[in-house]
Amino acid sequence: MSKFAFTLLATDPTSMARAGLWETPHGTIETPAFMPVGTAGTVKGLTPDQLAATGARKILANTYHLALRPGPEVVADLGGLHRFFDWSGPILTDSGGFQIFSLAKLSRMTEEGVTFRSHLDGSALNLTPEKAMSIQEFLGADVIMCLDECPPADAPEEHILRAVDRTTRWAARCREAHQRSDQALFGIVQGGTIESLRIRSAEALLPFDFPGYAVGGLSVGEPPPEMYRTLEFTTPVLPVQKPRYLMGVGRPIDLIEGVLRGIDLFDCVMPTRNGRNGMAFTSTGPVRLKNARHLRDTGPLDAECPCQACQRFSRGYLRHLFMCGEMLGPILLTLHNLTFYQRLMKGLREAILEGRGHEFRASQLARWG
Ligand SMILES: Nc1nc2cc3nc(NCCc4ccc(C(=O)O)cc4)[nH]c3cc2c(=O)[nH]1
Ligand SMILES: [Zn+2]
Repeated sequence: MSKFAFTLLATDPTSMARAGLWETPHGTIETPAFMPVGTAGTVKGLTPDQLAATGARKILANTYHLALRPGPEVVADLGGLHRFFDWSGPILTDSGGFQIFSLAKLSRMTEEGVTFRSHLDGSALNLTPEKAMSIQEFLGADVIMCLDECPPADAPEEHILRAVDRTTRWAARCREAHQRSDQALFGIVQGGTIESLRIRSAEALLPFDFPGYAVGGLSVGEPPPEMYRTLEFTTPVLPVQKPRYLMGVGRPIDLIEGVLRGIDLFDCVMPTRNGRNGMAFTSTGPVRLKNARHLRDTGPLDAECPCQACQRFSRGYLRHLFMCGEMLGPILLTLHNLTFYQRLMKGLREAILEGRGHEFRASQLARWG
């Protein structure tokens, strides 16, 4: 019996949406699921108990950040990521390639790997597929990602084709180098928003029989309708009975549109980063708490939300915290936004189990205005 068995419970007759159960060595995940981002080993501002209270079960950490600081061997000596975070649920690590291009300086890519300078101290480093596997094995996440090449959204087709084929060659090297049988290694499909290249990438990765597949190369600046269109011709090429993970996505509407197009797993910094900046997602649409209209607002941030920010405090108080730069503001809004995202995924799962995926989409859009 595989350590990572994925069981489909229902497929929505009105869309490509699926509801499932995904077993991992650190517990079973109900899909579709949203993974909060804990880049450097913490979901910023929250204790593990607060994070669990949002409904999150699985979290994402970043190889790039942890490899630079404190280093993979240190995390291993401290007991591995689950002990380090004190998180008993599943953890996924991204392989680092994407973060190098978005954060590091002077990054250069060759067939061997990526050389770059640390954004912390400028030291020269290089990341190869083999090193990305070794680092992620030291870190000890349940799900790890191949090292891939994610081109910018506006890259010419020739560049995207080269990135697809290099991603495939690197996937082979990752598959070869990966040792730990208690970790699931996911392949990452590239191809921009070009149907022939997406199919080329997905079909080249199928023979590796990865336990799950990620759709990379999106949420890099392309218009949302282009992302949705790309999913429509990409997910059907991926195995029905394996989890599909859309990287770096997204806004609440993107989660709904992604689920309706066959995606099971998501991660995004949006709920946590926007929360820290005073922007809340609510049942009736986004709320910018620093707006003067909330000065004397005695009501809850979101009347339908069970989280501490909504149950215990007024909008006026939350706004006050942000106006004073008090650390409790970002903490409470991070709690709220992650609770909102988890409740949205729960509602989606229930709608799929009842065969009303499109109706759920219409009802949410009507309320968000
Ligand atoms: N290995 C790998 N990792 C990826 C991570 C990604 N993350 C994104 N998008 C994140 C976009 C993003 C960035 C910032 C904010 C915010 O500040 O709110 C929101 C979304 N696209 C991504 C694509 C890849 C990819 O192909 N390969
Ligand atoms: Zn709330």
